[in-house]
Amino acid sequence: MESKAPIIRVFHVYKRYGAQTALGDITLDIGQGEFIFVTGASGAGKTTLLKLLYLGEPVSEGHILVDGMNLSRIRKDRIPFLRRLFGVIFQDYNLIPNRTVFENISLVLEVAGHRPALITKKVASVLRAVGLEDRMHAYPPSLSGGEQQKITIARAIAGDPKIILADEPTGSLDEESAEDIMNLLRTLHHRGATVLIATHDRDLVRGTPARRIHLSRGRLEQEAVES
Ligand SMILES: Nc1ncnc2c1ncn2[C@@H]1O[C@H](COP(=O)(O)OP(=O)(O)OP(=O)(O)O)[C@@H](O)[C@H]1O
Repeated sequence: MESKAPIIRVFHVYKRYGAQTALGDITLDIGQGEFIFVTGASGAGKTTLLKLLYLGEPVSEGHILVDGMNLSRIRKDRIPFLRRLFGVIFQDYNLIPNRTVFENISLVLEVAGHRPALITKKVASVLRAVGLEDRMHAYPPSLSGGEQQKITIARAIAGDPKIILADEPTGSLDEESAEDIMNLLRTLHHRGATVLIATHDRDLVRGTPARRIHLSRGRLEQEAVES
C-alpha cells in the first residue's frame, strides 16, 4: 500500500441530478500511486464519482482537490492542464469512426502539443502495449468491440497520464483480453500512475491486491484492502 501525499482529496462532496442524489457526503483521500477499485451495484454512483474527479461534471456541493488544484475554483485556462493529468477510459468515449487508429491516438497528443516525431513513436508504443500495432491504419468500424476497447485504452494512456480513471475497462472483453488490459493497468501503476477502476465485476477485484472503495446508493459505505 502506498502512503504518499494525496494526489486527490474529496471533501464532503454531493452530486445531485434534479431531486436525485447520485453521491452524498463523500470524503476521501487518494494517495499518489495508489491502485483502487471503486465497487458498488449498478447506479451506486461509481461513474459519477470518476466524472467529478476530472471535472467531467461539476460537484453540487463540497470540494475536490487534484494535485493541489481546487476544482471548484479552477481558472478556465487551467482546465486543459488538469485534464492532461488524466487518462480516461470510459465506455462512451468513442473513437472517431472516419479517422484511422493512428489518427485517433495522435490527435490527443497533438492537442497536448507533442512534436510529430515523438507522436509517431508514442502511438506505436501504446499500440504495442495493447497488442494491436498491426491495426494502426485500420478504421475503428473494421475492428471488433474488444479491439476498439483496447484502442480506447491505448489512446487514454498515450499522454503518460498521472491518474488513470477506468470505468468497467474490461466490460466488453473476453477473458484473455481482459487479463491483458489488467496487466497493462498494473504495469502503468508500477511505473507510478495512480489507477482507479470502477467495476461491479467481483472476479476482477478478487484477483488483484488493491484498496477498495465501496459505494452503496451514493454513499461511501466501506473501505477495505483486498488481498
Ligand atoms: N446525467 C445524469 N442525469 C440524471 N441522472 C444521472 C445522470 N448520471 C447519473 N445519474 C444517476 O445517478 C446515479 C448514479 O449513476 P452512475 O452512473 O454513477 O452509477 P454507476 O454506479 O456507475 O452504475 P453502473 O454500474 O450501472 O454504470 C444513478 O441513479 C443514475 O441514474
